[in-house]
Amino acid sequence: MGLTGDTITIQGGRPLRGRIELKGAKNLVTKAMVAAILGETPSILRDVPDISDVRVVRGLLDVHGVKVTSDEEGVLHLDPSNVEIAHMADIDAHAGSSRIPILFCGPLLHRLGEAFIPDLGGCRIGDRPIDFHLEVLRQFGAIVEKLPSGIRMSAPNGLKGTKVHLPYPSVGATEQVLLTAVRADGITELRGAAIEPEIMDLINILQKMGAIITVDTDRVIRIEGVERLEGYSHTALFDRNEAASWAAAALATEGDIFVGGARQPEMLTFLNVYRKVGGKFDIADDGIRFYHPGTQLNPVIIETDVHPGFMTDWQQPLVVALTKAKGVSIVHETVYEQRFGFVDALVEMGATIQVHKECLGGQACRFGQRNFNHSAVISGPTHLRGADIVVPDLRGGFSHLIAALSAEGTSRVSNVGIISRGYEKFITKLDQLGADFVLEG
Ligand SMILES: CC(=O)N[C@H]1[C@@H](OP(=O)(O)OP(=O)(O)OC[C@H]2O[C@@H](n3ccc(=O)[nH]c3=O)[C@H](O)[C@@H]2O)O[C@H](CO)[C@@H](O)[C@@H]1O
Ligand SMILES: C=C(OP(=O)(O)O)C(=O)O
Repeated sequence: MGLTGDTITIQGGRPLRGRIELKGAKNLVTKAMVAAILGETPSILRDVPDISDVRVVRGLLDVHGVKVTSDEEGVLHLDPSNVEIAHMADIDAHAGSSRIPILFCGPLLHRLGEAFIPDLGGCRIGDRPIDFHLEVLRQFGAIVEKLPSGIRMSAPNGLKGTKVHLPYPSVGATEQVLLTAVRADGITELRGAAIEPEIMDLINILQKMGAIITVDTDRVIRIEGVERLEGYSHTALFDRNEAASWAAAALATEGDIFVGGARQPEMLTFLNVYRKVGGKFDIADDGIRFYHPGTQLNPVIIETDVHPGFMTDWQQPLVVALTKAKGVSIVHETVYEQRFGFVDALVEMGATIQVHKECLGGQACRFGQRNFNHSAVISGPTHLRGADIVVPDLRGGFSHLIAALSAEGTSRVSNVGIISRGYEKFITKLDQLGADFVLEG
């Protein structure tokens, strides 16, 4: 969306009611766009959301010689025929807020023999190192040079299949392996892989392109490198993180939202927790209806985890609903070490939330005893009051929006532009759902 103003004034207290439609997942679409570099022929991607992360990747592809066109809403044509002759000037200007540039490495090394990656963006919810990515690329045979302005890579002897064991099932590092191994010489065996639905959909795309990828049990993925890949034609998996966000919004505002395009299989874990909180849902062929039960919500204990666990990106919006539940809820964040910055604003609005350095849960966690506020205790029910809030990150921003929508009185929420990284036309959707707000600027 084109947000002219970056601030929205919200009059809270109106339940969100109505229907919205999802498009493809931010966490798949951007990677699918990168995969198009690997094809010898053009690709077509459908259900592409109009979000800023997609625009950033489009800009990067343009710099690398991939011609991206769209003659129909939500459909991208990606033509990589000119990648070999592309230059890399101005790449920094296009890096924007996204973390995707690091995933260009494998495809560019295959096509050009070198790659330059600017500093990465993405939400500041932890340190977010890229050590697994660099180590994996070195294992394939890349030479990695760190420069003040970014990272330069080359592969003078090509890339060769390898055995990789990730220390943690990182989504990005798993995608790095996939996007590199499909055209590497020989077989790659990846252990400790992430298996999020968006990764499975990326595998679907790569298979359409001609790749040979086997997904085994116990987080093992085997890839047989091939010499040539073609373009793909694909409809992206729906955005389950956006679906979970609107589901949380329905609970927090005592509303009723039909999320068109949401599907049960990718949301099983979320739906179980939603039901435990007391949220109601009806699963239909074309989406899921999420609604408040009309009675008191229940507290829950959640530990975020890699798939098939409770996704970290669902946590922030759900915490707002938990401020309305009767009793004590606990959220142990085990994926990112600093994902509770957003609760300060909720506390200012009247929520009772304490964050702790201890692991409040049985899940093995990398952050215990390391001075990170990564567990939250939410006591409710509390009534939120309107406040002036500055949005810190994507999901934290959405949670601030729904806190303001559920609060008594007026809130002024600024820096909302960041929300358009991952939520297509969210202002239009808020309007469709009957929210009472004014956009400044
Ligand atoms: C664009 C995209 O798809 N973003 C998603 C992706 O982010 P992203 O791919 O960046 O997340 P990862 O799964 O890689 O990160 C998980 C954990 O591994 C750590 N790590 C990761 C890489 C590395 O080289 N070294 C390292 O230590 C991270 O700091 C983090 O603590 O998966 C996350 C976890 O499901 C989601 O929250 C993000 O929405
Ligand atoms: C953390 C997120 O995204 P990114 O990895 O793109 O910063 C998110 O989508 O919540």
